Amino acid sequence: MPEFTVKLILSDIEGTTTSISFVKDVLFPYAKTHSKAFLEESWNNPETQSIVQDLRKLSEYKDYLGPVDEQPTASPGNVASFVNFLIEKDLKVGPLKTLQGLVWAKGYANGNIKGHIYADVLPAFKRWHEAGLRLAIYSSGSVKAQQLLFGQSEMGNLLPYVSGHYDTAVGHKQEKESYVNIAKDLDLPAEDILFLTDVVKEAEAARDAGMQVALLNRPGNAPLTDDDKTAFTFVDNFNNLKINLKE
Ligand SMILES: CSCCC(=O)C(=O)COP(=O)(O)O
Ligand SMILES: [Mg+2]
Repeated sequence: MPEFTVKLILSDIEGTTTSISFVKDVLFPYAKTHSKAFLEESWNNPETQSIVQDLRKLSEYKDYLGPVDEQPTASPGNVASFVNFLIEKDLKVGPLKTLQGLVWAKGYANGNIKGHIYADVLPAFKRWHEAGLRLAIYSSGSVKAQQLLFGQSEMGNLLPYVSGHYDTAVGHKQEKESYVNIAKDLDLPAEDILFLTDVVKEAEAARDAGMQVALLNRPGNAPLTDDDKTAFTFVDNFNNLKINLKE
C-alpha cells in the first residue's frame, strides 16, 4: 500500500471525494434550471450585481453576446443564458462558481440536494483526524459550495473534519503558484502536504510546488495513461492509502 508521511492532507472534491457524475448530472443541471429564478429574485442585491459585473468581464461574455456596443443591457434572462453556456462548457471561472454556490444553497436547504461522498471518505476522514492529521479542501467549487456539499452530504456533516477550504481565489488548480500560495497560507513546507486529486495536470502543478501527490482512480474518472501511472502514485480509494503524521 502506498505510504505518505505528512502534516496535512489537501483534497480535491470532484473525482476524488465525490463522483464526477454527481457534479455533472445533479449539481450542474440544478444550477442550469434555477439560475434564472435566482437572478430574478436577487437582481438588486449588491452580491448578485457584483457577480454579474464579474461575469460580464469574462472574455467569453463578449464571444457569447457579441461586441460590447451591440450587447443588450444585462438582465436576469440573458445573464442566465450566459451562465448556462459556461456550465455546458464546464468553465471553472470564479463568478460562475460563486453564483452556483448561491443557487445550490437553496437546493440543499429544501432537501433537493444531498452531497455525494464515496463510502470510504468518512471513515478515512475519521482515521486521519484520530491520527492528528489536518485536512483541507481545494476545489474549483466555491468555498460556500464546498461547505454545502460536506455539511449536507449523504453521510451527514463532514465539516468537523475539515480545517480549511480553498477555491480558485487562491489561483487556478493547474498552476504551481496556487499550491505555493496554499502552503504559505497554511504556514507549512509544501513537502509536509499530501495533495489528493483525479486530474493529472493538477497533480503536476502540486508536485512542481513541492507537495506530495496521489491520484484517485475512481470509477467514472478520466482513465490514467501508463505514463500517468508511472509518474504518480495512484489508488482506487482512500482505504488504499497509508498516511502517517509527520511529527
Ligand atoms: C464544491 S462542489 C462543486 C464542484 C464544482 O463546481 C467543480 O467544478 C468541481 O471541481 P473540482 O476542483 O472539485 O474537481
Ligand atoms: Mg477533481
